[in-house]
Amino acid sequence: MASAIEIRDLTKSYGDVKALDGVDLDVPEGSFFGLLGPNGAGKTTFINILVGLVRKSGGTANVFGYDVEDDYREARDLIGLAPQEFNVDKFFPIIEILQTKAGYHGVPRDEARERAEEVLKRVGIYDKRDTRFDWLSGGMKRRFMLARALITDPDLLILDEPTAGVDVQLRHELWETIIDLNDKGTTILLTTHYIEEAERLCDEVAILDSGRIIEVASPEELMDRGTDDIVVQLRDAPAAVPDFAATDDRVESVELDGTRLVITAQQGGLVAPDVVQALDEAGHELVDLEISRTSLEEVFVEMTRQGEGRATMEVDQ
Ligand SMILES: Nc1ncnc2c1ncn2[C@@H]1O[C@H](COP(=O)(O)OP(=O)(O)OP(=O)(O)O)[C@@H](O)[C@H]1O
Repeated sequence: MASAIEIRDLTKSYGDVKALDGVDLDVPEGSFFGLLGPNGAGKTTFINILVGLVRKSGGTANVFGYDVEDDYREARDLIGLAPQEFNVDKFFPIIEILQTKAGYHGVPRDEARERAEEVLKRVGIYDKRDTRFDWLSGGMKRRFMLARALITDPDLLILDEPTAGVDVQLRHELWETIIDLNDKGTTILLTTHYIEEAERLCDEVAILDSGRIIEVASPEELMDRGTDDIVVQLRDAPAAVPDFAATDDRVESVELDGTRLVITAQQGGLVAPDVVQALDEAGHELVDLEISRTSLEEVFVEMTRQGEGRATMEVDQ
């Protein structure tokens, strides 16, 4: 599949700080791609290079085949960016902000009005079209940032923490809008601190740490690398249970405490039926069984820890 974003040996230094230290990355066209990393990993620098706000120190960055510096105009016209900060002319009615932006990208005036109305409807704030930006609620401001990113009908939508600080309901509404865009073919690059967001939305995630990509995989693949706990409640406390670790490579440990048996294993969902069968054959009666899956957050923290323990990702409550 063709690449929406193709990055080779990308570097960016701010004095002695290497914000990006040789990044290689391909984001396939049409994908929903997550860029995860602890604070200071280089995510914003990466995005800012793509949209021409920061000049790279070395390497290449292409968007749909256009070099982000040499073919800046072409590349920029294909990207819609919803940044984390509200960098908006706050005194203007929001529909005017959208029309001006469309005009800046070469959209004729009448069509600009139509498009502005359409994107405001799409994000659910059409009735606020004549309101100044600074009079919108926090949630409406987030919706507006998405509308502004969509006004040029971009092929690549970059969302930098699109749901930061919004309530659960709005987060879910924004997700639906974004999923719908992706279904219709828009490539999405998302950075997020909400692990649930990455798990729910992304086909693939890249983990960036200290300016380097340390992994590219699907959320499921990453979660499979962690271990799950199979927690079994037995009717009677046995003297011993079958030696699961000896017979199954995926099992890492077995702990028996009275009637409670905890088996820690990779791919717990696949190991559990074998455990049930072995216990049954050994004559133990099961009262309850629960699998607590490793979370993407645990895998992420483990991967980015490297002695510093500074990875901070939030779990959606
Ligand atoms: N204009 C700048 N001048 C100097 N250093 C900078 C500048 N912008 C970013 N940095 C440094 O580059 C590194 C990467 O920063 P960046 O903002 O890209 O990280 P991030 O992954 O977006 O972090 P966060 O999740 O906190 O937003 C950090 O060490 C940061 O201090």
